[in-house]
Amino acid sequence: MTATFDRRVKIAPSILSADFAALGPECRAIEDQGCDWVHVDVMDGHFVPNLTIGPAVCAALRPHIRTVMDVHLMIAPPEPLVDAFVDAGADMLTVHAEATDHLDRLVAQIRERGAKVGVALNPATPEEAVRYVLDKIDMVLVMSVNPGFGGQSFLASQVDKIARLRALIGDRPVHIQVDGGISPKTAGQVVAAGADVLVAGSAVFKGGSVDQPAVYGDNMRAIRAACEAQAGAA
Ligand SMILES: O=C(CO)[C@H](O)[C@H](O)COP(=O)(O)O
Ligand SMILES: [Fe+2]
Repeated sequence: MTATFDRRVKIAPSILSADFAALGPECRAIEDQGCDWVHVDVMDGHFVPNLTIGPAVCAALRPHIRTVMDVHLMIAPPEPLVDAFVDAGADMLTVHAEATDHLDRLVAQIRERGAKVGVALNPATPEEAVRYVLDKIDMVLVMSVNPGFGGQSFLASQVDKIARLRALIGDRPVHIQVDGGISPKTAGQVVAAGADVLVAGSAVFKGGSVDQPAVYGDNMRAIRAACEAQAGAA
């Protein structure tokens, strides 16, 4: 992480759509092709109806990630596993507001361990849920699908939420990340509304592989071009 706040659009491919048998090479491939962060989806089969990876896999991936290891925890309760994910090398650790009764305490727990803190909001959770922790966090993650799976359709209802959240954040150095259904079709509108970190799984990995990594670069360039086109049209 850089010391200064970076407001440029950043692409964080979700390795949920990568080849799980080759996660290390996949992380190196997307970084070589120009991604900004690497997004790791942790699902517990309880908070969300899917089961993915844990701290041991994050620790194994750490040497393969030179940029930001961005860990999205979809687990309840998150508190008992915070230390394990920080020890595994998470630079940004994002917890769901819906997964805890004590968000302020959880934010402090993560910060005390030295990681950056993100708070995620499910599609039905209003932006007000983060109002009283905005001075203590580094990022708000707006879920633009119901969490649990890659490849779902973008929920357009979240665009207004992003704009309201940007107004609520004001001049604080807090990123807005959007996760779910981001593609060249949807990226421009979320950036125009105020998002600066775009998570994209299927839209980055589709058609490529570790043997054909240039496709990942093409897919990311298409997302960036859509954002620039929207900015130029505004
Ligand atoms: O957190 C997630 C799902 O809960 C994933 O990050 C997200 O779904 C990315 O996948 P896609 O871009 O294919 O929608
Ligand atoms: Fe995610």
